[in-house]
Parts: sequence; structure tokens; C-alpha cells
Amino acid sequence: MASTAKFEVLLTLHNLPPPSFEPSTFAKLPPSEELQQTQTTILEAISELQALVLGPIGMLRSNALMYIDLISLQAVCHFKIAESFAEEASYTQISDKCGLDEPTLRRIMRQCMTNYIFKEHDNMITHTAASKLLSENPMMRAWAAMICEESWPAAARTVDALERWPKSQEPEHTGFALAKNTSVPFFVELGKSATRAKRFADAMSMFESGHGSAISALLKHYPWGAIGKGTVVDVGGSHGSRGIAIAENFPSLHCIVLDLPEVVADGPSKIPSDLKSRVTFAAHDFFTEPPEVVKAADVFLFCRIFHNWSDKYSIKILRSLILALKYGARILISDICLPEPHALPSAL
Ligand SMILES: C[S@@+](CC[C@H](N)C(=O)[O-])C[C@H]1O[C@@H](n2cnc3c(N)ncnc32)[C@H](O)[C@@H]1O
Repeated sequence: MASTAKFEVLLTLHNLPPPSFEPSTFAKLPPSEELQQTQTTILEAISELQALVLGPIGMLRSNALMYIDLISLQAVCHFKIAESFAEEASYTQISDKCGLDEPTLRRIMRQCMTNYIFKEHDNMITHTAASKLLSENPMMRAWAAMICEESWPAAARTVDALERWPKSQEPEHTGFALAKNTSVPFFVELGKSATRAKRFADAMSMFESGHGSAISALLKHYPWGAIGKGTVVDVGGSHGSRGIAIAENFPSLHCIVLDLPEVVADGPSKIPSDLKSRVTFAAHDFFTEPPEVVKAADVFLFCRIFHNWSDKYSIKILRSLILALKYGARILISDICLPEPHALPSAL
């Protein structure tokens, strides 16, 4: 209770309205550590309370039924339902636009409404905050569609992959390979399609600004200013969102973004003109020797890279870097880790 009251006060201090499902609600919290910590405290309490109130049967049932939410979200992305109307539309109008038959569309949208995506009044549909975000923000759409169409099918086949290739560390022995009927690793498969590669890169950019992003933590928790005039290499840096943030905040740093050729091809178009000379791109396969241009850089950043690779391949990536390391160069890893037991209040 104290945290929810504090959350409201902090929102007011930041000139934000209380949380709501209205389309006019704020989509992102401002980069305030206090707000973020308060939000985390509330969410942990809610999660624990929900599990306790549901009890073990209810909790397991609720976990197992999450797939229903994903089916409807995938349909929303796939049939472009959110962007099919601006303010208000009938099921018939949306059905005509999306090519889904009306009874099926109605079921999908009403299921979404149980998650506060769309709302209905007198048979007319309007947006909530979440559906408005999907309708207006192509990066949000890219992220949701990428998760529903790449990650989710892969997740559903991961246990089959474990059964078929027990103990394998090979990147083509995955749920993704089974789901997509491919014999090549994830990034090679994505690289076959410019559309899927771009959607993945856009999805990566979605959560790279403002509150709670890996970038704000990265900027804050590393002494970038102490490097002085120097070079930072963002290995597997996609379209350069981190490079932009570092260059904006530390004018004496140059950031070189390394990624696969099909990814860096789109990179320069995302860089603001005043940063173009300090955020540059080079195509590179991180299993091979780094290009000359990054040799003798001060910092090599690996953000959300190693979670994609088994230990065997993570070691190969790091070994390939050795030839680019000058004395005193730093390797910085920012990635998702499972917490140690008891590290979080809800991890009993
Ligand atoms: C999970 S994404 C993370 C992107 C970015 N670092 C971020 O945090 O938003 C992994 C990145 O690794 C890149 N990647 C995959 N295989 C690669 C390889 N062999 N060499 C270089 N980059 C690669 C992908 O193209 C993608 O941009």
C-alpha cells in the first residue's frame, strides 16, 4: 500500500496522470530510479500475492494457460488488427480490413480485452493504452510480432529439441530449428529474409531507451567519462541504439558497432546526423578475427549476446576477440541472468 501511494505521488511529481487503460495514458515511465524501484517493489508484491491467492492449483493452471494470451496477441500482430482502425470501428469494419471472418475476429478481440487490449461498447471497438501503442508504434509491433512468431514457436519446441539432441551445445540443435524446420542457427535463418532480420533489429531497439532499459543502466554504472578520448566497440550492436546513447552522453567517445552484414546495412540510417562521425558500423562475424578498425579500442561491449549461445560458442566469441585487445582494454558484458536463490524477495 505504501509503495502504491508513493508511486502515485512520484507520478504526480513527474507531471504524469495515475496509471489507467485509457489511450492517453503514458506509455513509458520517465528515467527515474525512484519510480523504477517503487514499480519493482509493487510488481513483486503483486506477483507473490497473486500466487498465494490462487493457491498451487490455480497458479499452475494460470501458468499453463498463458498460451491463450499469446495466440490472440499473435493474431493481432499477424492480421494487423490494432492498426486497422484509428479511433473506433465495428467488428464488420475490422473484419473487412483484416480478412478474418467476423466470429473468429470477435473471439480473438474479446480474448485480448481480458488483457486490457481493446475495449468494446455497444458493439463498437475502441483502443486502450495497449492497443493504441500497438497501432501507433511500429517498434512495439515489431517486438510483439517477433516474440509471437519467432520466440514463441521456438519455445514450444525446446523440450522436443532437448529430447532429440540431449547435451548438444550446437546452435542448430534448438527448438527454433524444429519449429521453423531449418538446419541452420537462428541468426543465419533470420539473415535469409531481409524482412525478418529487420523486424528482429527493430524489436531489439524497442526497449533501448528511457526507463528500465539496459542502456540507462549501462550509461550509469560504467565510468565512461574516465576513458577520455577513446573508442567503444559494441559487438553484435544491431542498429546502434547503445552507440547513439554513449556518443550523446560522452562527446569524446567514438562508438563502432559490429554486426552481421544484413544488420549493419540498415544501421547508418538510424544514426542522427550530428552523431554520424562518432557512431559508425562495420560488418563482422564475431567468430572470426575482428576488423583492423576496432583493434586497440578501449572497451568491447557485449550486450544481450551471450544468452543466445551455449558456453562452447560464448568461449569461441571471446577467444576471437583476443587479437583486438590492447593492454588494458575492457570487456563489458550486459546480459540477462537468473538470480541466485533468495536474491529477489519472491524467490523463496
Ligand atoms: C539478441 S541481439 C542483441 C542486439 C544488441 N546487442 C542489443 O542488446 O539490442 C543479438 C545480436 O547479435 C548479432 N549476431 C548474431 N550472430 C552474430 C555473429 N556471428 N557475428 C556478429 N553479430 C552477430 C545479431 O545480428 C543481433 O544483432
